[in-house]
Amino acid sequence: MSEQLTWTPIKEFQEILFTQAGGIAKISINRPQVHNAFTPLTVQEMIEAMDICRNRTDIGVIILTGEGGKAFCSGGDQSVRGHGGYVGADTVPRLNVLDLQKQIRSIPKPVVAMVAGWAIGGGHVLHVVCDLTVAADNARFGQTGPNVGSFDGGFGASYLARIVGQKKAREIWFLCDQYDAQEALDMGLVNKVVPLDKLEETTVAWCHKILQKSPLALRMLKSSFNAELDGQAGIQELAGNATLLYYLSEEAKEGKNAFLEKRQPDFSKFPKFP
Ligand SMILES: CC(C)(COP(=O)(O)OP(=O)(O)OC[C@H]1O[C@@H](n2cnc3c(N)ncnc32)[C@H](O)[C@@H]1OP(=O)(O)O)[C@@H](O)C(=O)NCCC(=O)NCCSC(=O)CCC(=O)c1ccccc1C(=O)O
Repeated sequence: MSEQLTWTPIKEFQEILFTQAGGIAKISINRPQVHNAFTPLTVQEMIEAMDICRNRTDIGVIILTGEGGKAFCSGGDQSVRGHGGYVGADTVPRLNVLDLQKQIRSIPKPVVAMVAGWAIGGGHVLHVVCDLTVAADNARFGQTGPNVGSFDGGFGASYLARIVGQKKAREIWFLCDQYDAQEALDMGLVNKVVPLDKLEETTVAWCHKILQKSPLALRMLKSSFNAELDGQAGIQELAGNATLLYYLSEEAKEGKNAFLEKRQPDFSKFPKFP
């Protein structure tokens, strides 16, 4: 059965497409003329779309991709790079892609990078921070920072090293070489490689599998994977999910109800599990 879907717009933006098919949302950078390089506006729009995905209870999984089939994303748009960051219409220089990276990491729903063509520079980091990456056979991966006067010492370095190992991560950054899809698969940088004409079909099939799973289990797992790496922020995320689960219990509701009913809570009926 073909998994090609009809995508319905969720909201109109200037530099991204934001669509939905059932429980899957798709955020697609729509600047193919520059291999989907991002400006502050592109990033701001992706942040808003991610936020909508977080708040919509009918959305269970998010695909991040780029339009055109030739690039996922080529990183920050060097033509708008100014003194201290990337400059948008308000003339303020920004590095707001770092906020987007944190958001992709902490949104309590799986984010799947669907990569055709270039995933380079800050665009490469975007796929790195996604939970899963499905790549087309024309995908090419790499960092360019030391060539163009930039670097990402956050997730772009440390999380990359967790994925491919310290030696390989240092090679990727120090040499700025490019790696094809098979090489990326071999180093564990992507989950699967498929022919370009099967990319969306395969990604959607993976998303449908994910949608059949328990959303709370997926949420707990994502924050558990993050907690091991993200220090206090990771623990906060995992603990927040524990609080969510606790709020769902009768035991927690007894505490709230007793307060509202101006009585002492009776926790005696709740078991002290071994
Ligand atoms: C991706 C390429 C290797 C593809 O090469 P090729 O197929 O030959 O295509 P081109 O002819 O080069 O490109 C076609 C067209 O697109 C334009 N373009 C491509 N990439 C960009 C870009 N990033 N910015 C602006 N324009 C771009 C290119 O100029 C062509 O236009 P024409 O008008 O047709 O000439 C190759 O294109 C390439 O190497 N691109 C640049 C990749 C790159 O260096 N990206 C930036 C890396 S730095 C970064 O992403 C910063 C990330 C970030 O924001 C950040 C993160 C953490 C901390 C700090 C920061 C920070 O903000 O600095």
